[in-house]
Amino acid sequence: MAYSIPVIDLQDFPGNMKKLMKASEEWGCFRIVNFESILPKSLMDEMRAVVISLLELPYEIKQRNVDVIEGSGYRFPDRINPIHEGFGLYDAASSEAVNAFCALLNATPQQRTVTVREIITRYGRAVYELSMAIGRKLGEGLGLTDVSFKKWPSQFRINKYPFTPENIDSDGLRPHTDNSFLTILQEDEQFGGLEVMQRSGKLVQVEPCPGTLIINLGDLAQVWSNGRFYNVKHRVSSKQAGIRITIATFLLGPREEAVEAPSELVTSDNPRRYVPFKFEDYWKSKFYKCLDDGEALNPFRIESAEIVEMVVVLGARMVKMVVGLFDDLEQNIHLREISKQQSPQDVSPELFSVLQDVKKAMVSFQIHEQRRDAAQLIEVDRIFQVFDGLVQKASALVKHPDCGGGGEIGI
Ligand SMILES: O=C(O)CCC(=O)C(=O)O
Ligand SMILES: [Fe+2]
Repeated sequence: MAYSIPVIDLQDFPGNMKKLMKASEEWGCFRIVNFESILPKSLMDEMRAVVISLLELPYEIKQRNVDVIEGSGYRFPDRINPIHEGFGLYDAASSEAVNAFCALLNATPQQRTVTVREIITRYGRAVYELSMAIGRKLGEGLGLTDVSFKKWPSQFRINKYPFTPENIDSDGLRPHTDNSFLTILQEDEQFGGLEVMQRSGKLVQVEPCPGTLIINLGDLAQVWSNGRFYNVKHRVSSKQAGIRITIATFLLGPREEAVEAPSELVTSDNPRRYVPFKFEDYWKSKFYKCLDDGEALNPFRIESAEIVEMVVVLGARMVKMVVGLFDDLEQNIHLREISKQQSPQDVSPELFSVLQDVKKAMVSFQIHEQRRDAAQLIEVDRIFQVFDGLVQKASALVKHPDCGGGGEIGI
């Protein structure tokens, strides 16, 4: 078997614990073996057959697999990921969600549909149990005893990549980190194409290894471990003509509770790196702004949150000061015009409102510039300059390039 990434034997613990920690910190991904007591190979094969049959459904039926959360449903190849098609099933361990998914795709004869439902249900539960077991081991490796991810839902993404001689070396999925805590990937047994980037920056090709599974650690693992676990950047690239099919199961963040590192992992040597956040806020930020490479975490970095807060506080103070200096304002029309401006989609409303206030203060300042004492003006000008620098820094942290509105596919 060709192993290019670390291999973890799930039956050999604590023997494999050191290896698991090293793989999680340096690679953010590893292959697991000896998990059949939870997810038998026969069930993996059955699920693969089901997935192939779903992908053969007509387009009109497939598109009934609508989003339950943003980006969770059917995806047809698009401008961003032109050689990728996918189904999604949010909350894959729940039989209600599986039933709803199957009912929408109810295009096959009754007998077959029942079998499909049963196999997806069994696979969803087994793979969820596996993610709980791996999550527990990751917690133990960090010295935590009673870790549970039970309230963290999971999601399937069924990926199909039609690789042809014409698209060799093109991206099936562009480089990204996963939105998950961890992802369990059942590879195509024949066609490779997955490439992972080690923390050191080295790019490694992952060859198929039938009967094993790949685990990728996502953005939430980086946050939850307070920076210890690496959210692996990866992509799928076309290497050889053929239909490549993979099944990814993502362990997502909790619905209600905040995502945050347990207090035991926050020390004076390693202070908290991210403010606690709702998974939903992170998910929307990632999906709507097409942030692939862990950048969706930027607004939640403690450092970013502090800068944005500083800008807001300083901006408010500055406005007060300048308006106080020039209280005989005669340019209300200008100010009203500024108030009417709409926040662009890619700028946070909070930051935009501060920018509007500062703009108003600038207008007041400019109009009265002639009338005031020069020394006072120089001081105000200096403050504006400092503030401008801060705003630029904060904008770079919370504002993101437009990606054409499509959103990322591969979670
Ligand atoms: O298909 C693969 O090998 C990887 C899939 C993936 O990265 C994803 O769905 O996020
Ligand atoms: Fe991925």
